Amino acid sequence: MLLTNNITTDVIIAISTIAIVIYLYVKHQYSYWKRLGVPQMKPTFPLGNYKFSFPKGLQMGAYTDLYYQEFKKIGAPFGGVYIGLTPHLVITDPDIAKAIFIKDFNYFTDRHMYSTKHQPISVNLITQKGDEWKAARAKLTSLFTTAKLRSFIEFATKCKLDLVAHVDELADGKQDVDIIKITTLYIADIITMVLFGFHAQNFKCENTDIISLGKGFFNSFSTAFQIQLLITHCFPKLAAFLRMGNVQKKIEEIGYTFIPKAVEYRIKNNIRGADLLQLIIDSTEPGKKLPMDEIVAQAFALLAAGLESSSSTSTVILYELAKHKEYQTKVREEIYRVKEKYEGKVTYDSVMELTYLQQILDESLRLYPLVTNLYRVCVQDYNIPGRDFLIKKDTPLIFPMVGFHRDPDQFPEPMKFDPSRFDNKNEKHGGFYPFGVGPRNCIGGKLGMIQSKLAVLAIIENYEVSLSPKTPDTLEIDDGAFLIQFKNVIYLKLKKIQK
Ligand code: HEM
Repeated sequence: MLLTNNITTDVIIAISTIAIVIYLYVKHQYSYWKRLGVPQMKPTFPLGNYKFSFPKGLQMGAYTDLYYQEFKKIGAPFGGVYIGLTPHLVITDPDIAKAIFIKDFNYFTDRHMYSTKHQPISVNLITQKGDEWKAARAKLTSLFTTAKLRSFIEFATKCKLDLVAHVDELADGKQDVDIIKITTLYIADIITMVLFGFHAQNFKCENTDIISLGKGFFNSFSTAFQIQLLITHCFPKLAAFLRMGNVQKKIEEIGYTFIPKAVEYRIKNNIRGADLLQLIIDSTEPGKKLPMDEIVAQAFALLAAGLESSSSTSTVILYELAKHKEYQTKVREEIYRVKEKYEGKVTYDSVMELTYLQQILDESLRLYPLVTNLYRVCVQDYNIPGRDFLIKKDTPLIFPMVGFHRDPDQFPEPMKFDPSRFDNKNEKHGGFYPFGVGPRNCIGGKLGMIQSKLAVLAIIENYEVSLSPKTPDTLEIDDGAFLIQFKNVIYLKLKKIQK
C-alpha cells in the first residue's frame, strides 16, 4: 500500500522514518548514564567509546586508561561509557572495586567476555558464567594445590638445565639475546607438564603447537580478525546471531589436533599424571565418553592465560634489572644466600623466601599489569555502599588496571621503576590487583608468580644481564593485543658469571 501516489516519495518517507527512529533510539541509549546522574564520556555512533586497535589504534589498557583519567580528573568514583550501544560502568574508586571483588562478589560472579556454544573452545574458565563457571572452577582448582606446585617446581629445576645449556652458547656478553624467546620456551616447558604431563623439551625442539595455542587467544590479530573481535565486543548479540567465534580458526584447528592426540596417547599407554588431562579423565564417569570439547577449551584457556603472562612478566623483570644494575646485584645476592641456606636446592619454600625478587615482580606488574582490565557483570541489582547508587542487573563493569596501578595518589612518580614501594609487606596499596582478587581471581596466580620467578632466577644466578644498543629505551606496547605485549623484540646481553 502506498502512502502517496509517488513511489519515490514513499521510499524517502520510509527511509527518513527509519533514520529518525534509529536516531532517537541511539540518542536515548547514549544518554543512559546522564539520565541516572552519572558522569559519562562522549560516545560516537556506532562504537561508543570503544577504541581498540582497529579502528582507533589503541591497546585495550591504553583506552580504558583514558576512561580512568577522565573520571579521576573530576573526582568521580565511577563513570559511564558505551561499548557499541551498551552502557558500561567504569570503576575508579579502589574501595568500591574491593567491595565488588570480595565482599559483594555474589552480585558480580561473571565476566562479560564473549563466548558461543557454536565455538566450544571459546567456552572456558575465562568466559564461563554462573553455575557452569562455579563447577569448572571447583574442578580446576585442584590443579594448583601447594603439593602440585611443589612437584612442578621440582620439574622446573630439571628444565632449567636445558635453559642454561641453550643460553650458555649465547652468553658471551656480545650477542643480542631475544629474551622473551628464552622465557617463553622455559615457561612453555613448565605449563606443558602442568596441563599435559610430558616434558616438551622446547629448547631442543620448539613445540610450535603449544606456543601457538598459548599465544592464540590474546595475541596480535590481523585486521580482518580485529573486525570480527570488534563485532563480538561491541555487538555481542549480533555476533551470537551470526554464530561468530572469537578464537581464530587456525588456533582452534591446532587445539583440536594436538590436544586429542595427547589424550589418546595418555589412554593408550595407560599413563597417569598430576596434570589437567588426568583431572578431567578422573572426573569423567566410568563408561562415559571423555568430554573432548571441555578438555580442549580448558587446556586452551589455561595455556592462553598462563604462558604469555608469565613469560612477559619475567621479561619485564629482566629488562628492568638490566637497566638498574643495583637491583640486579641485590637480587642475585638474595638468590645466592637463599640457595646456600637450602643447600643448593630450589624448592617451594626457597622460592617463597626470595622476598626481594617478589618486590621486583610486584613492581613490574604494577608498571605493566599484564591483564590490563578486570571485568565483571552485575548479576543482581546492587547498591554501591555509601553512594546511594543502584547498579542494575546485567550492567557490565570495567576496572582499568593501568589507571589504578599508575595512579600518583597511590604510587608517587608512577612511571619510575622502584621496588622499594613494596618494602613493607603489610602495607596495602589500594587498587593493586595484578592477579585480580576475590573468588574470580587468577586461578593460576601462584604458578604464574613461581614460574616467572624461576625464569628470572635461572638467568640472574648464572648471567650478568646488560642492555644492548638494540634494547629499546622504553617498552612500547603492541596495540593489537589484549594483554600487554611488546611491539619490539627485547634484546639483552648476557655474560656467564664465573663462579
Ligand atoms: C604472571 C602471570 C599471570 C598474571 C599476571 C595473571 C593475571 C590474571 C588476572 C589479572 C586475571 C583476572 C582476575 C580477575 O578477574 O579478578 C587472571 C585470570 C585467570 N588466569 Fe591468570 N595470570 C597469570 C598466570 C596464570 C597462569 C600460570 C594460569 C594457568 C596456568 C592462569 C590462568 C588464569 C585463568 C584460567 C583465569 C580466569 C579465572 C576465572 O575466571 O575463574 N593465569 N589472570
